This record gives sequence, structure tokens and C-alpha cells, in this order.
Amino acid sequence: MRASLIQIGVNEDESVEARRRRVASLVREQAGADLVVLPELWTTGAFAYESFEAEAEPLEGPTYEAMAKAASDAGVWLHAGSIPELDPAGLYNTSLVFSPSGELAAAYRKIHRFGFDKGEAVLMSAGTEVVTARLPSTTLGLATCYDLRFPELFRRLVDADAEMFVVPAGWPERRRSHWTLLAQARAIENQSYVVACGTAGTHARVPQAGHSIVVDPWGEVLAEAGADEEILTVDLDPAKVATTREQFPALKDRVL
Ligand SMILES: O=C(O)CCC(=O)C(=O)O
Repeated sequence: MRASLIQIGVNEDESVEARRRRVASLVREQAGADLVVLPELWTTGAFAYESFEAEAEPLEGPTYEAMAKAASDAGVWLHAGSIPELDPAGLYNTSLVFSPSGELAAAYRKIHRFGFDKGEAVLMSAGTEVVTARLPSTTLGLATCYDLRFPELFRRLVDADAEMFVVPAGWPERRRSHWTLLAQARAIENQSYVVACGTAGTHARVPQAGHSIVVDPWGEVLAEAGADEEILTVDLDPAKVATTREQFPALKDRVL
């Protein structure tokens, strides 16, 4: 299984519409991959709080349309990162997964909102559903950025048969060591792949970590990007989850 992580930068000089077109074309260029992954809130930038409401869109809005088409043009499973989703119930940080025919396979509303008493934590509503997406060769478990700090979500995803966590993010450079360490921890403790795609550059004056990372179920880092825009391509063997869980059956020793 070949995965391509598109680590783009959110440059405020580029309009949302132009970025959408650029990202769609990058997705199309990944034809031949099995899974393509984008970062969190790449239309606005995860820290561009003042843009969330202005750029919010209904679930089936312009980003959905463009990404559904890009997935089917490329013939890939596409985790399209997340959008600021405007719903009558509130504003959500919602990840979208499309099948190679451009059908929506899953939508996940970020459960843990970042910012403590400001930013996303006050502007957005919290999701409540644990979401997986079944692919022919594996089951994806969906989590977004700050969720990476909450191991109980990943256990719930494993209980729902997830074998590969896909984590779009806009993680800041300041806490980059947490990003790589937590990605490895989530992989090791759940004997699962972690495919985590971050953002490059700086937006809203917050330098981004980049360093998108793919970790195997043994905790080995298979590939890691640098800080700049980059497409990180890696070959994964989904069967490695079952062999790791059989050969070192720690998950079977769970008590709680
Ligand atoms: O947990 C962190 O350090 C970063 C989280 C974050 O930036 C986010 O969830 O948008």
C-alpha cells in the first residue's frame, strides 16, 4: 500500500480558492498511490482563528466537491484533511475521507479542541463520534491534531478495528518533539500504523512543525518529512499489524 502525505504550507498571500485548486492538482499527481493524506484545516490554517467563520462551508461545500473530484480523477483513497464545517448545530473541525470513486467514505468531527479558553476551543463545537473508514486492505482510525494527546481515543479506535491511524494536523514547531514522540507512542501502544500529515511554513504568525511522519506498528519511523512543503511517499504493509499483534500480543493483556 503506497501512501502520499501532502505537507502543504498555508500562505496567507494565496487565496483559499487558489489553494483548493493547487491541492486538487497535487492530489491528481498522486495517481498510482493507494492513500493520499492532507493536513488539518488547510483552507484557512489551523491557527487562523479569525478566518474559521468566514471560510466555513457546509459539509458538501466547495472543498468537498473539489476533493471528491480529485480523489476520483486520481483513483485514490483520499483523506482530505479537515475543513471548518458550518452546520446548523455549530462550527466543527471535520475530516473527510473519499473513496477512489469520489464517494464520501467517512466524516470525523474533531473531538478534542485545541486552545484551552480561546481559539478553536471556543470557536468550534466538539465532535462526539469515534469514526473509522474501512478500506479494502485496512481500517483507518480518524483523529485530528490535538487528539494525538488523548490515548483513550486511540484505544476506542482500536476497539472499532482500526489498524492505521490517520492524523491531519497543524502542529506548531514549538512542540515538534511532542508530535514525533506521541505519533510513535500511539503506534507502539496500539500496535497500529500512524500516518500523520502536518502543515509547512508559518500562518497566523505560528511557525508550523511540518515533519509529517509515518510510523509502523512496531514504532519504527518509516518516513519523516522536513519543515518545508513536501510530498512524503511511503510503502506500507497492512498485514504487519496482524503479525505484530500476534508476535507480541500486548493488546491481549489489556485489563481495563
Ligand atoms: O497539541 C498541540 O501541541 C497542538 C495542537 C494543535 O495545534 C491543534 O490541535 O490544532
